[in-house]
Amino acid sequence: MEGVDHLAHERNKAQFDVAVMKAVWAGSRDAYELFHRFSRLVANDPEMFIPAIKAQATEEQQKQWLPLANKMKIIGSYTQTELGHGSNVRGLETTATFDPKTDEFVLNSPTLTATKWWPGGLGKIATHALAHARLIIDDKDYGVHGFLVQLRSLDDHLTLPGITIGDIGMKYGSGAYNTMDNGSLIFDHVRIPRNQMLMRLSQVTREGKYVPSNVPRQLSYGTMVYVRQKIVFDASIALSRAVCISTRYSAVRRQFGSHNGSPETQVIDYKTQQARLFPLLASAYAIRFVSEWLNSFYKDLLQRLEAKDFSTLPEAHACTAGLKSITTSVAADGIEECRKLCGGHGYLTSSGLPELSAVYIPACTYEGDNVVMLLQVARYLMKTISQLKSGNKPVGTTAYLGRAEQLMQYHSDVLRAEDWLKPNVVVEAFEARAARMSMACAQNLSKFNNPEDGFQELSADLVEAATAHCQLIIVSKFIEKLQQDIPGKGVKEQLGVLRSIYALFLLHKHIGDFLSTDCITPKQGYLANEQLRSLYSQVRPNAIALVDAFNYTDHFLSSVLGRYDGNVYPKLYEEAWKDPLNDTSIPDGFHEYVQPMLKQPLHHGRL
Ligand SMILES: CCCCCCCCCCCCCCCCCCCC(=O)SCCNC(=O)CCNC(=O)[C@H](O)C(C)(C)COP(=O)(O)OP(=O)(O)OC[C@H]1O[C@@H](n2cnc3c(N)ncnc32)[C@H](O)[C@@H]1OP(=O)(O)O
Ligand SMILES: Cc1cc2nc3c(=O)[nH]c(=O)nc-3n(C[C@H](O)[C@H](O)[C@H](O)COP(=O)(O)OP(=O)(O)OC[C@H]3O[C@@H](n4cnc5c(N)ncnc54)[C@H](O)[C@@H]3O)c2cc1C
Repeated sequence: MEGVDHLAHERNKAQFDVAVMKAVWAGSRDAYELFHRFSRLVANDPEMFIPAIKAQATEEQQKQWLPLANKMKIIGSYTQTELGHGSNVRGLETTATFDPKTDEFVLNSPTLTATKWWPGGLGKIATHALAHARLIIDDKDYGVHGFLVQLRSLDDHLTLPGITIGDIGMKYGSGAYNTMDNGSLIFDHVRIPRNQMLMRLSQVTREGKYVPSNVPRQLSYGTMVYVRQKIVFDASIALSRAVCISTRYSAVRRQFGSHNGSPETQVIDYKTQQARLFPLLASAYAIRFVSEWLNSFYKDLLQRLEAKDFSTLPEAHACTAGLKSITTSVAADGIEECRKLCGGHGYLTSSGLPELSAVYIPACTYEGDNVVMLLQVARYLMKTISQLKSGNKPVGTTAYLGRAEQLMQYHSDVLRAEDWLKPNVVVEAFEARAARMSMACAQNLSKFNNPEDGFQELSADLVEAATAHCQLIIVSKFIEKLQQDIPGKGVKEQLGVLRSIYALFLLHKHIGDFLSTDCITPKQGYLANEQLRSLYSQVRPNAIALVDAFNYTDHFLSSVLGRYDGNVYPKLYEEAWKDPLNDTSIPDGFHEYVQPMLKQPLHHGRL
């Protein structure tokens, strides 16, 4: 019935202050503010074009271009990836050749694979590209740099001479990502003034002299680092949306279990449903808190860079790359799991889940393929370990590697299931697992004469070690979050339950790592799983309140299964009747194609 809260009985079970939990979830960033930025991003991508100008342009160039971009007088596309190269930025083929006679760069796409391919906004709407091209001076290749290139007339939006642009076509499913005009671009000797090379980091003089950057060349990758840390926040939103839908529906849906006319069982009360759903609920909170930490770490990096302090740049790269990889994989897989948790109705477009999945899953690829990103983390871990011998004391997220010797002797002292509720017990186990996996890789790498050959040969193990490292970061940041002063009845206790679920679910899922590195015994692994089951029972009465705390409107969720009032069945039916197919009783084509078959005379008793 309209106006009735079919989930009121669930909301009344909450054992914590939901208003405070809403504030904890919203944290320091207004999700809706970012949503509006994101929705503008899906239509365009000022989220990259503008930061890239800020990161790579001189003050003078910023004064010229930022006002135009901020006021949407020009629409920019971050144009880096090509048909032949995406992950390997240093392999990009587009060229920008300096012509000293005219003080210009000539942009050209020398091969088909040099075609720019995928950049958002490029296909139909962007008027300008921040094009990444190989700087060529006097036949010498100085590597990939950024160039501002006008693509279309600001009068009639037609493409300019030498510019061939198109949309790359439909993408995965009918998802909303098809509202994004990811495009292709071929340059045919397009001339731009020398001052349209972004010259904050390195310069080309009027005489054609290359002035190399006096800061780490990787700062030219800064925009990718910026977006990766935002993508971690986005992962918490995408996953929490799916978890909200599937949790509310799991409380509404009843199946089996009726005795003597009693109501059937709510599927949220099945232990298998809880074992699939509650770790995702915990993961949404875990990713949110690590995204808050990562954002503050990134802001600290920016301040340091202003002061030419590059000390945390390697760690910032490793953390943004690794956490982007882990959190987008968890979110993408989690959204699909949430669809399955909703049974058949989860496959309906009106559930909101197919669309959410179709739009979200490229996050595992864009801004850095997730495996390539974890390999970057692995490089950082191996380098950190190699420097231990020279007395280098790791700090920050790799500080535990400074205690590697001690961690190699670690054995969990868990005796009872409840011992796994102690944060220090959990962190020690995760540190030991991560340290032993990385140390084992380093040990194996040392057997190779050529470190690069070794890295390639061991890359699958290195990815697993990098994953263990990133999961340790997320567990640690969840624990640190709860060391903060969090007011409100029952709020910290509930977050503590979610923190333990997150950690023990990971331990259970990766039990092979913990056993093969001899960090814990099978019995201790068994006790962790026992504790996990008990934790699910503690979350159960709070599940609806915990997803209410995401504070998403029905409009934002756009899901008949995830409605706040739980009034699912009437709305499912109502939504179905909006389908144009139901405008008529007899479907188009029936009379032409189906009826003749039905009217066919029987021959010898057979059609
Ligand atoms: C309520 C609802 C709210 C809604 C919320 C919305 C939130 C906001 C929106 C968030 C969502 C955003 C949506 C985005 C939309 C799509 C956008 C997609 C755009 C793109 O995809 S742009 C193109 C991205 N492309 C890539 O990522 C390419 C990946 N490849 C690379 O980065 C590099 O090629 C790679 C792999 C790092 C290798 O680089 P290379 O130069 O070859 O370096 P080496 O591996 O040799 O390493 C050498 C050395 O450099 C260090 N290094 C490498 N990269 C960096 C870096 N970035 N920073 C610092 N240091 C770096 C590396 O560690 C090595 O160091 P050593 O010490 O070992 O020498
Ligand atoms: C929706 C969407 C939006 C995008 N928007 C933009 C944009 O706005 N601007 C832009 O410039 N680009 C954009 N891109 C491109 C995107 O950044 C690239 O697709 C991404 O960086 C992955 O690179 P790739 O396609 O070359 O993948 P590849 O690197 O070709 O990956 C293919 C396979 O090779 C593996 N692989 C690659 N290298 C290694 C290695 N060294 N070791 C082990 N395995 C390896 C990968 O793990 C993967 O399994 C977008 C892409 C998508 C899907």
